[in-house]
Amino acid sequence: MINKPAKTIHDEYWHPHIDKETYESFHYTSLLYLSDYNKDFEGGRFIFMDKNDVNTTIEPRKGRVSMFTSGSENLHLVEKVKSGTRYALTVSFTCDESAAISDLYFTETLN
Ligand SMILES: O=C(O)CCC(=O)C(=O)O
Ligand SMILES: [Fe+2]
Repeated sequence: MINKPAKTIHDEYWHPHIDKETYESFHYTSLLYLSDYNKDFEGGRFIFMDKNDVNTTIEPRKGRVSMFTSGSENLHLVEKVKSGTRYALTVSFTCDESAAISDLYFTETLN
């Protein structure tokens, strides 16, 4: 794993964004957290920017999974990490067959 400075606006995770605008094929975004907020790192909470100005905050914790639709209904940002190292694994799901990764098992078994 590498730690490099952000090159594009999309690498700058602390801006409010919509995943589907960044990655067109995304329909569902899931996140698996691999480190603990306030133990392994400071800052780095995930924040949904709710329309009524009441934000919803997720504190990353090892093994915690978050899943949400990737459209404008789920505008979000991640606070800048102030110290330590934060690990999160993004797993996306698509309903677009042309963007899907082929699954050899299903391809061979069902066809
Ligand atoms: O690491 C996270 O909690 C979310 C990152 C994110 O919003 C993204 O990669 O689009
Ligand atoms: Fe995102």
